[in-house]
Amino acid sequence: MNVRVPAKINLCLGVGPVRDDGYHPLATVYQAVDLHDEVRATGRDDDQITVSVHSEMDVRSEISVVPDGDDNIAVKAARLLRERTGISSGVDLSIRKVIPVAGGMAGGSADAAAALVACNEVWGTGLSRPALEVLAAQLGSDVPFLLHGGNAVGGGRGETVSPVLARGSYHWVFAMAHEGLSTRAVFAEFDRLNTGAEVPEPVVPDALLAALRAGDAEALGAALSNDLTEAAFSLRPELEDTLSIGIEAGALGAILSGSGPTALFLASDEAHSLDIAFALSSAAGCADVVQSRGPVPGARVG
Ligand SMILES: C[C@@](CO)(OP(=O)(O)O)[C@H](O)COP(=O)(O)OP(=O)(O)OC[C@H]1O[C@@H](n2ccc(N)nc2=O)[C@H](O)[C@@H]1O
Ligand SMILES: Nc1ncnc2c1ncn2[C@@H]1O[C@H](COP(=O)(O)OP(=O)(O)O)[C@@H](O)[C@H]1O
Repeated sequence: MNVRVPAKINLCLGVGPVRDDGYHPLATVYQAVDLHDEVRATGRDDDQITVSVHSEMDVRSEISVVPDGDDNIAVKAARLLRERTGISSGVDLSIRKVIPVAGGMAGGSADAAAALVACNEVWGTGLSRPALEVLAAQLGSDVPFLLHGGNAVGGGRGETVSPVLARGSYHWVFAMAHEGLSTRAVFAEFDRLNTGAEVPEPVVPDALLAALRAGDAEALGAALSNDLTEAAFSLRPELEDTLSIGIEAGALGAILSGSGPTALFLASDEAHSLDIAFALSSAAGCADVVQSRGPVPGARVG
């Protein structure tokens, strides 16, 4: 059973004051993009759950290592499904990793969403999508969106997902960094930088929703926003140069994806996206440049 699952970007990421449970309230618009991991699940005769990871990515630091044991979030997803359905079957999971690790594109969350869908099929546990979404929220803030796909507003700590009226297909360029960034560390830096300040409750900007409703790429580019930018720049100053290079190359908008360090650039069409990709390819902080489209569906068998 093979499941393809997309990466996500945040078209806006509003971050509120830290909650008592350590999480931050978010007001975000997710978009699933055409950059996919694949998770293959093969049933076993015993109750073992194993995982193997296949990737051609450069691993430069601990944060970019994908665990190949119980710490892998796909394994956690399989265990959670088994626990909640009371079955005792095992499975071999094989992950083909394309989404950058610790890149702010929810690669781990994507694998967790895919593992839920794949194991639900292989084990015949028959959980509905809404039931899988409940499990997804326990695995991570952005796992429910990876089941959903398309465009969606994210609330709560990111786990509540509601559809958004949207038109159009967008051309994106992603600049991948040499080393990943820890989501937890970026939120901690956000808190440090806001010590003593009154952080307002986050909202999704009306201009962004209007741009999506109209399918207006230029207006969308102007409305992109990310409250974690300053915190990510503070931990990785060179990211500011990467964004500037894309803006100078004429991008309609440029922001970091989630907690970074992947940078996103919106282009008006294929040729424009090639120009931006070319300009970024020689940037010192840029390990890889990828052209992509969004929105695309969430985790699907196939
Ligand atoms: C920031 C976002 C934006 O979409 O994306 P990434 O940059 O990770 O891709 C997500 O909210 C990340 O979601 P996810 O990666 O599932 O995070 P989780 O496992 O739930 O949380 C990891 C850690 O991030 C911090 N965290 C996460 C979400 C949130 N709303 N507030 C937080 O403070 C907490 O310190 C938490 O321990
Ligand atoms: N299947 C997985 N794929 C990627 N990372 C994983 C996976 N399982 C666990 N991890 C751990 O989760 C961390 C965050 O990964 P990821 O979801 O790629 O980043 P982000 O939260 O920035 O989108 C990584 O540092 C890695 O150690």
